[in-house]
Amino acid sequence: MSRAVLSLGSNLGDRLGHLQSVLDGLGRAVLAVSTVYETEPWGVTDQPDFLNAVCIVDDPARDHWAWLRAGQELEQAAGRVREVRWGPRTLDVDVVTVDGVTSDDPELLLPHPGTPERSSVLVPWLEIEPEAVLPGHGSVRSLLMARPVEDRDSVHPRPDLRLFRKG
Ligand SMILES: Nc1ncnc2c1ncn2[C@@H]1O[C@H](COP(=O)(O)OP(=O)(O)OP(=O)(O)O)[C@@H](O)[C@H]1O
Ligand SMILES: Nc1nc2c(c(=O)[nH]1)N=C(CO)CN2
Repeated sequence: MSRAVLSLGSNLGDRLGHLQSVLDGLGRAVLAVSTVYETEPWGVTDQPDFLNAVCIVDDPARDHWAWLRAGQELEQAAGRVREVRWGPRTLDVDVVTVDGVTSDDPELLLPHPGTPERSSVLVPWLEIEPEAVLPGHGSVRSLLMARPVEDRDSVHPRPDLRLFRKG
């Protein structure tokens, strides 16, 4: 069994459609999906706002590498072009954590090292898994509480935008 937490982001083109393409692509493996959040960009701040969401997936046939590959294939299908680090993209799928797996391979760092500083991941993750723990870092709730208030406040729920699980 391989349960994973995936972070989804888009700030180019049909942003909601790109997030939905992940749920369509992963089908019955998706156990839960968060509300969609409109988030102010971090890293490179001079770019359009992102839509972000988090989903929890489980598939006995997939290991951590298979989750990475699945995410990359979905990014390709959304027409993603790799240009600027932290720059605009049609779709970004990050593997946040995979149960029982840590990795220091640069191709697949687990847990994803950016997570403790990213309210755009912590807020939606906490919503769907209130007792979540980021291995090596403590509870997601405490990580979020440690973020500056202006950072937490840059993550805005968009209940008018809905994602649907298939299957
Ligand atoms: N946990 C992970 N999830 C997704 N990609 C990862 C992970 N760990 C390492 N990578 C590697 O990161 C590389 C660059 O990914 P990407 O272009 O999405 O980075 P980014 O989104 O700009 O920055 P960040 O990784 O900080 O979110 C990929 O080639 C991938 O192999
Ligand atoms: N708010 C927000 N900002 C970002 C995001 C993202 O998903 N959300 N992804 C980036 C590239 O990894 C760079 N900046």
